[in-house]
Amino acid sequence: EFIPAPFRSYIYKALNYLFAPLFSRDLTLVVDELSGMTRNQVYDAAEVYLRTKIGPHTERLRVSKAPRKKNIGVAIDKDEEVSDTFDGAVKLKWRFISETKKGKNDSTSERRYFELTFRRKYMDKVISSYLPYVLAQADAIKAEEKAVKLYTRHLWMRYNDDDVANSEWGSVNLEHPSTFDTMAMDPEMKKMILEDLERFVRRKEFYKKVGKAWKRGYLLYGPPGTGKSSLIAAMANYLKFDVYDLELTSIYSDSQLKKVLLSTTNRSILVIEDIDCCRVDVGNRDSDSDSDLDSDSDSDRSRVTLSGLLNFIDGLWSSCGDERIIVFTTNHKDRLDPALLRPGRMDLHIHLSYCTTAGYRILASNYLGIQENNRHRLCGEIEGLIESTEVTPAEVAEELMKSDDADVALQGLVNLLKSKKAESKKKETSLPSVKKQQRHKKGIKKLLHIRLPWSKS
Ligand SMILES: Nc1ncnc2c1ncn2[C@@H]1O[C@H](COP(=O)(O)OP(=O)(O)OP(=O)(O)O)[C@@H](O)[C@H]1O
Ligand SMILES: [Mg+2]
Repeated sequence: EFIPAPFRSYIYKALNYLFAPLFSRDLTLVVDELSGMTRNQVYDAAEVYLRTKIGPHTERLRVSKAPRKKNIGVAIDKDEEVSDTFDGAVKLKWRFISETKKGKNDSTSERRYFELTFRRKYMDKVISSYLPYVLAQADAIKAEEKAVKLYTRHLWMRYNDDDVANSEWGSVNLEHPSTFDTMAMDPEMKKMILEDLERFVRRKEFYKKVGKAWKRGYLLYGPPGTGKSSLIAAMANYLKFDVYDLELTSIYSDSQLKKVLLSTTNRSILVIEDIDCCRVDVGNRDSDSDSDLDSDSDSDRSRVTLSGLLNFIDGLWSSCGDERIIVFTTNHKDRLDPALLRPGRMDLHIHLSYCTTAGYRILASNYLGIQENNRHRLCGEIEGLIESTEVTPAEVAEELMKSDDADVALQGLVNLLKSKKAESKKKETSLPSVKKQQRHKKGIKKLLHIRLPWSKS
């Protein structure tokens, strides 16, 4: 206020002159992959955007193609440059840089960033028009590509099918074919879930207005093989949200958990499978000793972890998360900490259960093309049996897959249902055998029919 305006601008110019390197009329912006602990959206956008800008002068490219993606992915390699022009006059150069640092005990950390260089005088234009343009372009490109990703994390190894390297999560494309159309479940429930999801994504302003974090929590429960993991994949495919599969057993401290959570992106689904037994060592989970899960000290520990985890996530997301969905799955709702079931904790409890007639019809249509107007002679019998037997959609699907010939497949299903019925008559009291249950116990990763390099045998 004390200095007249022309003077101010003079001083500014003088300072500028003194401090700007004499020869450089250029300015370089550094776009780091991470900003603090969260991902830098400008970086992510640049990565996507630059794929469309690779020109004749680029000498090294990274190429990749994921199994079900149509396109071959191309990205610039370390130290490569890409040029761009904006608004006719502004010439820009992007350079991708990746530096590896050796840390303590053999850990390596990598810093990845872009350098964006242009004439100094365009500074304002670049910041206020060009970068927003890059962000918007990237969004449009991503929407076009529509490959949903599955992120899994592991401490020491990283695996990327793709150009996007992420320091906390390894990613593969989520290639699970499950959609709401292929889900065998009660049509009413399906509709309800779809509407809930729709409402959720529509309600940005609402969440803002009431001052709540824009997130939604689902608890999926039911016996193994009833479609919990499939439903998650269906949700992801429907919303085009990425999936983060959080294995609590691989997390050893709060600060690490925080880091891991902060490195997830918006518009994503955070999945914690089998929360009733997530404290059990992963390696042992497939053993048959399912019966004595709850030794006191252990269940205490898991309780603290889960409730604490929820509070933690709530806090975190209310400050830096948008369009987040969190999904817990369990086979045993009764074993959960009541604190988790309290109203307001999980927005929706979804019970996935044994196959019903409606479910069977969907499966028969998907697997054998059987519709209402070309019913098979065995359908009547099967529907009768299904209503009176506890058979999971997974078991039904397995039978239907055994042959292309509807006669053979459906006869197989009849046999299965009959033997199940006889079995359950024999031992009225017994639960479905543990062995059978365990067969499906691999969570969403198994659904992908892939083996991640770090997954235990
Ligand atoms: N409701 C369903 N609709 C269609 N297919 C299903 C359904 N439930 C199960 N399946 C089939 O069975 C397979 C296993 O199901 P899924 O892994 O989704 O079960 P889950 O409930 O997650 O089991 P778990 O509790 O063992 O994790 C799926 O790949 C799918 O082919
Ligand atoms: Mg599952």
